[in-house]
Amino acid sequence: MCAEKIGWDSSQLRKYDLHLDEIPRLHYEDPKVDEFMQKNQPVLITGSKLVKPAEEKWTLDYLEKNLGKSNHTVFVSRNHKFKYFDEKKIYNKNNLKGVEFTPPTKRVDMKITDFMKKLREWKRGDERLYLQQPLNSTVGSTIVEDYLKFDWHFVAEKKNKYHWGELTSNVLFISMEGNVTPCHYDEQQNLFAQILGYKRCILFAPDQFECLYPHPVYHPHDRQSMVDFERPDYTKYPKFKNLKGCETVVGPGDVLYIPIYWWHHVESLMRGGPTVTVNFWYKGGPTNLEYPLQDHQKVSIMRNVEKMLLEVLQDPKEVGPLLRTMVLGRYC
Ligand SMILES: C[C@@H](CC(=O)O)C(=O)C(=O)O
Ligand SMILES: [Zn+2]
Repeated sequence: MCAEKIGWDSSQLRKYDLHLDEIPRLHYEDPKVDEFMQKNQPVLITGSKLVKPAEEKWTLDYLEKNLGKSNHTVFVSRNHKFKYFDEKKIYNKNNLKGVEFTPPTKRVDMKITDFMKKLREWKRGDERLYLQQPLNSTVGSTIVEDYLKFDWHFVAEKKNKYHWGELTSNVLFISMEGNVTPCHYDEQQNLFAQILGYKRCILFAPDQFECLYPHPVYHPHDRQSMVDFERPDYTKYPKFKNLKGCETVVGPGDVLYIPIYWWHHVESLMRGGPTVTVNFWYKGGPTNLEYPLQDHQKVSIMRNVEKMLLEVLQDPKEVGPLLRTMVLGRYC
């Protein structure tokens, strides 16, 4: 389709050396949507009313006027990347000496008016901002009214059909154009509802784990890939060149199902203006161990092995040598 029809063009996408298929785009009434979700596979769902009230009203001015006077969580970055980090793991005294780590972004509390002012006055070279605020009691009553009018029947039907756990949060994301959330996985099911602007979402199945080299579990960047997609180090991360994934660009009204443990890299299109998203994070459901195990279950097992070894060895530098002794020449 031509650019004006789809609202963006390929010059707005960052360039990576990746082989990517297209994520299927299906109308929410199409029964094939459930075939993908049943198999924990991503699918882009179009035409749903999931966040219709927000799609119709949540312009930046409306959000500034109605998001409320409380402080909101905003990440600040010196560049366009917003690589998540877990503060709790930086100063984890329980079983590890404090991990030497300089956060790549700052987490600050900011009023929505200050955030929007900085967005309006931003110029090249300034720090970038990314508001990431759970929709909770801090937001104004008008936003709550809109939120209550989301199509909760749609999400309840999915939650029950696929035996997801409880809804843990709905996070509101207000991003500057060009911001990137680097490749990571979450241990939650995610319905990613796009409200304003366009975001490119690149996804990789859990079985791509060995091509994406996640940080160790104890690291503040746990669950995040160590590979810099813009300048991949093929010497350190040789399997990155075998990586296989899929992608789509979500626009207003689109809902992307990001299955639990699926890797995702998300970027707000360059020169596309600010973007607004609300996600729906659900705990994973009960895991019935059927054999052969699914790839995401093996990721969960590897995480537990790492945690156990760290617990008992105490020193992260001892985990690698022990695993090598146990595996090399015996299991491979
Ligand atoms: C933050 C978000 C990605 C983005 O929208 O930048 C994400 O990773 C998720 O919803 O799980
Ligand atoms: Zn995520």
